[in-house]
Amino acid sequence: MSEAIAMEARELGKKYRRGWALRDLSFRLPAGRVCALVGPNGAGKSTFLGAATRLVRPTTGTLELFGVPVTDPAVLPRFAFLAQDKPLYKRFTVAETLRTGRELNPGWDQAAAERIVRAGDIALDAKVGTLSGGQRTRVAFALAFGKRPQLLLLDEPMADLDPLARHELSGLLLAEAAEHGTTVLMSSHVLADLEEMCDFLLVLAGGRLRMAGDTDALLPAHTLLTGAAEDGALPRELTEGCTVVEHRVTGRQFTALVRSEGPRAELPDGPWETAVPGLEEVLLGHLRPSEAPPLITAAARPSTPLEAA
Ligand SMILES: Nc1ncnc2c1ncn2[C@@H]1O[C@H](COP(=O)(O)OP(=O)(O)OP(=O)(O)O)[C@@H](O)[C@H]1O
Repeated sequence: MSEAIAMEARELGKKYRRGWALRDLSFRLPAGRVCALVGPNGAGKSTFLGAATRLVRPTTGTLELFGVPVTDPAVLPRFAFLAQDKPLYKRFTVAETLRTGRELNPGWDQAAAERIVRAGDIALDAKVGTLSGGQRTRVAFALAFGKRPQLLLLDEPMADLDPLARHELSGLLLAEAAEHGTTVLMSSHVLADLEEMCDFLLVLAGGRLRMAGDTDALLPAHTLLTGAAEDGALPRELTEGCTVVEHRVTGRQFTALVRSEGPRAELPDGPWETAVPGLEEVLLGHLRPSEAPPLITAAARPSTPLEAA
């Protein structure tokens, strides 16, 4: 049986008056993954989340959630979106906030929503406006999970949390997602969060997809090399033998993040040292401007029209 697909974009693009914010985005996200959406400021992350939540109308292409086009209102019960500013009514109590969730969502799970709130020692009769930032985030999580979405979209969910609240809420998020098989897509600039939580990566830069796939398929495709530079440049055997994602020359030394088309063993031999890069090194390499073609693993490639038929 083929794997269920939570999200599939084909040539998705968004053009504003000043130019393209998103361009030719084509990928698929298999269901059940916890996916990081990563990119420098202005990369198009919010625009993409807007397209996925029907707040931004794409200029080109299509986007489907669980096979339903986002243009179809039938997609609405399938996802929940937690915006970065976690908009909640400050004058409502926590109980009233959850009641709004119950009244607006047919599949509402009151027990789960209350459990999430109570685990943070938040009184149900407390006014939302009196809660701390971390407590408000917890209530927003309760609202999002109470909906029992198949896909949870989060825009910088941990941005305003202290390390303890961050740790607690990421644990909660992973536990709830695992228990219900929820697919999660979260944007974040905090690499430590991504390393701990995510098993799938979508990397955007300049509105284009730079990398997509399972973390444990993407990382082993890369190698970090250090060696002697030749006249201030990378050795030619290297540039000819593999794809250089990013490199730097400092004095007579170079460091380069490279990928070969196959496993690490297929790298050209040479007078350089190799090391296995971590997530941070691979991400930074792809966030900086690069001539290297995007890396989209097989699991992240959209189906061809023939397969889709
Ligand atoms: N409503 C809008 N009108 C015009 N241009 C916009 C609009 N929203 C975003 N843009 C532009 O689109 C590009 C992508 O912006 P977007 O907010 O999607 O990036 P981002 O990756 O979310 O950035 P950040 O990490 O800073 O939040 C930017 O150049 C931005 O100026």
